[in-house]
Amino acid sequence: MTAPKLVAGNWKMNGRMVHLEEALGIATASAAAGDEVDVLLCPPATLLAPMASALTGSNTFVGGQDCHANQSGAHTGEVSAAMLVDAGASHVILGHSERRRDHHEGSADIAAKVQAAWSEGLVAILCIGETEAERDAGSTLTVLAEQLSASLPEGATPENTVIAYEPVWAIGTGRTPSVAQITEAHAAIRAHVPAGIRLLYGGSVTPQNAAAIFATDNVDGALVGGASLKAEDFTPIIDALKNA
Ligand SMILES: O=C[C@H](O)COP(=O)(O)O
Repeated sequence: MTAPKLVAGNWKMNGRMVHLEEALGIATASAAAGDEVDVLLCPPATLLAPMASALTGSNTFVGGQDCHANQSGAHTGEVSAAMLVDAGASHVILGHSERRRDHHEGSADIAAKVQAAWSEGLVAILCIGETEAERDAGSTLTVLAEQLSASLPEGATPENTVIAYEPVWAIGTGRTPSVAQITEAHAAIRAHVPAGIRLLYGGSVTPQNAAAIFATDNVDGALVGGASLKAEDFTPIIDALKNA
């Protein structure tokens, strides 16, 4: 069976208890979208358990934004995959460019985190993408291939892995690649991963550009940042994916 399309909201370091109301609004849109679209919200770690609790009985998934490669130990401030599961998570974003930038995560670190996530039954959403300098240098496809080879361990399946293509220069900038550029990148990624793995596009997805992005070959959904924080913005993106 082909997996449903997936739209994931990465709240990054945004969201407090008061914002659970937005999650409930998003769950309403998810319910209306039915089985054709999986909807996932990845709030900050502090909000995971309360959000999972608030969304009990809905068809909206909840996920983490990162996990440690170890399941416990002397790692102050870190959260393990097992702890994410305890909090109600089913997915975890790994290798986001903001983690690579802020925490100096390399592909080997990320591969270990993917293994940790799999070992706890979490779906790993592995983020890859080129910087603007790499695109300007004409090395986008090489960078994507290298990141995939080094950060995606053997054993990836459509059940345990999602790949998110996020050009670093498109994140939070309001700039998006052309349809031709997304098509080229996603075709290259598709050729590198086991069949059936869902490929998300991420970077400045909005209600205005979502339909065109979702109509692109090999785009199975989106990883959305800013436009996932409010139900009024995320709902039309969910609807666009359902109608794609
Ligand atoms: O994880 C989400 C991406 O970094 C995209 O963020 P954005 O939609 O705010 O550009």
